[in-house]
Amino acid sequence: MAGTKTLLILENFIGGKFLPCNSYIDSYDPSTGEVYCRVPNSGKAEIEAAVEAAREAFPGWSAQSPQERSQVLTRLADLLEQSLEEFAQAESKDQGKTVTLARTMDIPRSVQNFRFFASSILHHTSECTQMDHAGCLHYTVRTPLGIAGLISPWNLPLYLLTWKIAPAIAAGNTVIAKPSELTSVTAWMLCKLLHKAGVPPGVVNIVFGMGPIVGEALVSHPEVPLISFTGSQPTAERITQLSAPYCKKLSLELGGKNPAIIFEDANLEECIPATVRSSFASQGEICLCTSRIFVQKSIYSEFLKRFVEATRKWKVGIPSDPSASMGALISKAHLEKVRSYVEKARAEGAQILCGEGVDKLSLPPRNQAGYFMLPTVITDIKDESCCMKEEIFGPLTCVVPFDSEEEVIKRANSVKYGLAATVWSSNVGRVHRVAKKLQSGLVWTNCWLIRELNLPFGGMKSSGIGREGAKDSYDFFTEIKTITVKH
Ligand SMILES: NC(=O)C1=CN([C@@H]2O[C@H](COP(=O)(O)OP(=O)(O)OC[C@H]3O[C@@H](n4cnc5c(N)ncnc54)[C@H](O)[C@@H]3O)[C@@H](O)[C@H]2O)C=CC1
Ligand SMILES: N/C(=C\C=C\C(=O)O)C(=O)O
Repeated sequence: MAGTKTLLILENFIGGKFLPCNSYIDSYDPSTGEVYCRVPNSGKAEIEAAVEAAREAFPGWSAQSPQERSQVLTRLADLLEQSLEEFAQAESKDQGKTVTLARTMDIPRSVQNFRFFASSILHHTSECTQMDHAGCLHYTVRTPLGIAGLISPWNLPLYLLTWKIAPAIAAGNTVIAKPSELTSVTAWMLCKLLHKAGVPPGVVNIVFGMGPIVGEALVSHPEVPLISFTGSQPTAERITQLSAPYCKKLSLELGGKNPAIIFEDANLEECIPATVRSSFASQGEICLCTSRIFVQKSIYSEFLKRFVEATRKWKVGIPSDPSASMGALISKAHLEKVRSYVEKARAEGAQILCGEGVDKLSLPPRNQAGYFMLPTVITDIKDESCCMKEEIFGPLTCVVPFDSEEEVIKRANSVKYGLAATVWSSNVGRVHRVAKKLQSGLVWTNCWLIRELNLPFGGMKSSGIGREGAKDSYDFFTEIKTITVKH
């Protein structure tokens, strides 16, 4: 507990009301290591209450026209946008990322999520075919499933939560959302906007708490027919097991071990800053971050020198510092996990070129107990090393040389993940050829993290099941039916 300091106390939001809980979890400010907030430690009873509220709200909400629901989502986007700065400050304090990033990426994208699905829900069409010889007309209709269970992680708290809530309610479902217990504040703040935006009570219910307790209660509830989850693979496995007896519809958005492939004809002026950003943005805690950089041998030394120089300029600072490029990691446990990978690499004989254990971190005294780490570049490391195979989810990236196109594709594809790859080359033919052969749900060429929300987002192999985006989210959050009319 934080002594005499006033703690922020969150409440569950069920049936349009804020409700206290019997038990609470401490939540830490990653930049100081101090408890600053208490999050409801909900369980089965809270899920039962949320299911009841969501069940009651469903007939009315699903009967509204897409136009009516679209207007509500647009109002919510406007209200969130009006409070952008307040949300950005809160997200940064709760998550540890810089306020600059929260202000320019997390919250604007959360606004965009509501605005985007408010628009896209108006543009879906259904299929129709005729069978003249049989005198039949066949067509499809899509209907919402009922109560959607949404489970989101701590790395992009409001960004990923709204990426689920917006399409789910736009399609006419009611929802029960469970944000990460580590980053619940902006979800709680969002609840305060719902009534004003015209979201009827029970349409959006937010229940806070621990994954293995309240998360499992949500996943196991027989009246929740679909679960959209973003997080780790072990949790996805557990959710799959719990859902199996009910044949629930699942969307699983998991991790990555994303390669950047840099050919000798790449424009290094653009590639180097973009690859520093793709490795270390948001402390490397984005599932799309680069963690394996393959550089063609002829430019390897030059790339490495310039990449390390650019990384050293990437300032780690307190989240409110406008000159900081990186803030604090999410938790002490996560910081220790990421650091342990640097130690493993060192023990294997790899070279740590900058960052952890090499350079000195300078922070104001109050923040010394925060979960900070310098961006770290590792080289002379084997493809078989755990640093080159496992998702680390922190500011640590490995740089290795390659000879040929064929070789690098094989090496890039040699991990269990397949989420996001980046290819840098000025040869258009090569860019298309390599992109097609990479086992990756997303490939960015000569850029990183430019998102087109209309198109499918998601991973191959252990990076997940399902895709999200305009049509894909609509398909996921609705059930299709074929109707045949004999005339
Ligand atoms: N999209 C991604 O790729 C993400 C990957 N991760 C990876 O996962 C690692 C661990 O992070 P965690 O926060 O522990 O991820 P996690 O998978 O445990 O947590 C994600 C969400 O699932 C919930 N959850 C946990 N256990 C659950 C269960 N048994 N049933 C239902 N819900 C459950 C959590 O409370 C949270 O809301 C990270 O270091 C990173 O490697 C984490 C966040 C996002
Ligand atoms: N799922 C994640 C990122 C998604 C980004 C996007 O939709 O633009 C993640 O980091 O977990």
